[in-house]
Amino acid sequence: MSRVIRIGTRGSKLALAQTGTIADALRATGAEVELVTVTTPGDKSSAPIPTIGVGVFTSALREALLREEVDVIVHSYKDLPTKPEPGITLAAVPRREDPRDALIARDGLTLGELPPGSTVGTGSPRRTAQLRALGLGLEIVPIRGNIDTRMRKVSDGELDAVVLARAGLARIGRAEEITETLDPIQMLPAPAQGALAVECRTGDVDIEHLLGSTVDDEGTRAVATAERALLAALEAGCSAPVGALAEIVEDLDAEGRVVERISLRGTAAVEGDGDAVDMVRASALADKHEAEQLGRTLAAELLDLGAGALSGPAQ
Ligand SMILES: NCc1[nH]cc(CCC(=O)O)c1CC(=O)O
Repeated sequence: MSRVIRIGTRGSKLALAQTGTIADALRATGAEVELVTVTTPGDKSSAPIPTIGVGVFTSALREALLREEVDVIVHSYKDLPTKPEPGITLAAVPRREDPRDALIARDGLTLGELPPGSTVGTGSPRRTAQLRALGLGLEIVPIRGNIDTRMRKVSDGELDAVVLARAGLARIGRAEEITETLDPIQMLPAPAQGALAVECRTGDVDIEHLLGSTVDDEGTRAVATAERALLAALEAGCSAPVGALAEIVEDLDAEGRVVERISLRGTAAVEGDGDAVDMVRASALADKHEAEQLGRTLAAELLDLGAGALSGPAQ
């Protein structure tokens, strides 16, 4: 392609690392690529994410794309609202990083080794609810800020631990400071955590085909679709207390042939519980091509088990 491809990115270390992987993949095809930094309201505000709303990190990038200031935008997939945006196409979902959450605790401690009363920092209602549901007597402290700011609260002795996505730490080169990678049995990640969403303008077919043929990963798209269908069916936004993890697993069909299926686990806070101490959990398996339906089915099962349908503005 002869035109220069302008990729819009937020200016954070994490965003630049994420965008950098896409820029490198495009440059490897011989394309000429330019990075354009876009500041979002989410970068300027220090208010808790649930109060400033879903989309704080993504809307400004989408506006720059629609205004044709950039041609490609890269998001953390888990930060994208579930509602599709007119005029914007999800052109690629690159191969996902490790989707699990990670604990960074003082003195190399694991979750089970933190004594009751220990302080754990997180701004995520999903992580808060799951940590509380473990019944370890941990004191959850709401925090915000970029990954470095959060990690500093542990090294400064202000908090005993923080919980962050493994993928983000890996992308900025700090994964070796993780003291425990949390098992999804204890802590289900946010839907699509560890995955990126690469968008372009609808109808910009050159860019769409280029992204589709260079950075798209079919398996990641399928698992992220299942997880986000579950989220959408619960009417929840990116920081609501909903966790989901889908994985491609090998199974045998009726004739004994090996087939790939999607296994999906989900969790949601029980309705009416203001502090979200109680979480319901469920799992299901479906054909690889029924990702969307699988997410909806599992959401219905969670609702039957008492999960609160999260209405109103997504948070
Ligand atoms: N909401 C913040 C956010 N959005 C994306 C990531 C990095 C992990 C990812 O790409 O899923 C993070 C940080 C975190 O949750 O620790």
